[in-house]
Amino acid sequence: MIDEQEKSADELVRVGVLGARGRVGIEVCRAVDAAADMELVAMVDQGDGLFAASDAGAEVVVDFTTPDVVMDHLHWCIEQGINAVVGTTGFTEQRLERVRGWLARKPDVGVVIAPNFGIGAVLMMQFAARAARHFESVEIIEQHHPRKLDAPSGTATHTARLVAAARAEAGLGPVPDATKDEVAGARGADIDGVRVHAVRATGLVAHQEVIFGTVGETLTIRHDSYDRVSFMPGVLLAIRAVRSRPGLTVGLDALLD
Ligand SMILES: NC(=O)C1=CN([C@@H]2O[C@H](COP(=O)(O)OP(=O)(O)OC[C@H]3O[C@@H](n4cnc5c(N)ncnc54)[C@H](OP(=O)(O)O)[C@@H]3O)[C@@H](O)[C@H]2O)C=CC1
Ligand SMILES: O=C(O)C1=N[C@H](C(=O)O)C[C@H](O)C1
Repeated sequence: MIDEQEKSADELVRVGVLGARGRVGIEVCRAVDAAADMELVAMVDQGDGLFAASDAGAEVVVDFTTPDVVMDHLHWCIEQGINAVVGTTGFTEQRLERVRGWLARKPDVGVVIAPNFGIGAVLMMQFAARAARHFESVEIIEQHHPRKLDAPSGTATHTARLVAAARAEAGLGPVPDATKDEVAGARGADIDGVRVHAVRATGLVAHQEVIFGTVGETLTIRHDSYDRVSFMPGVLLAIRAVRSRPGLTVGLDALLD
């Protein structure tokens, strides 16, 4: 009996959380703590030092911090041979290339970076990519709480890139827009030719609409996260998967399939 208990303790995934006192980090700590197959071994926040995670024997580190520190964290994890699950935003194609370069020198390490861990949000992005080729017009409106540091959101940026790629593949030209006289910002940010509008208001958590238009009809695909617990099933899925996925995985799509 004692042997069995010790063996199952050995099998728990040892997880460290960076940004552990943040809005999402708190939920990650709760979710990991409640998961029967995981052990929360380190809660690291501003000023604590990353070695708290390696000293505690973390096999997977989850990062929900800020875009200005996340690259240093990832580099450190990869150098330490610790797998990483990253929700922090700010990942341009250049940043992803740098991560691939670091991972090339550590072929056993896995990193999952997802712009959104909400299962509904992942489906919203997939549905938008699928719809894109059928509509000449598309715009994205994302809505978030006012303490968010970045705009537009990582989810909206990723959606715009997916939609733009699908349009290009289908041979669609630029989105029609006759605007000649514009107050700066009125038409939103241009991400690969797709206009993205960012709303910030108290009471919101994380919401997005993708509006498609063609002659005589529109299609609106909307997703709402009303609570940060919505991200936890995706985070736990990535923690479970990352140790057996060496290299870089971007987005949850491959894990859901
Ligand atoms: N992919 C997804 O599904 C989701 C992604 N996000 C993204 O996750 C990130 C965090 O969001 P959120 O939790 O709302 O933000 P918060 O500001 O609430 O949390 C970030 C936390 O990280 C801490 N932190 C800052 N620097 C460091 C450091 N060097 N080491 C350890 N901890 C540090 C902050 O401390 P302090 O406040 O003292 O600076 C804070 O506690 C954002 O980029 C957000 O866009 C959010 C929701 C879902
Ligand atoms: O900061 C947030 O809150 C969120 N950030 C991510 C993003 O920028 O897309 C994911 C979700 O929208 C919540």
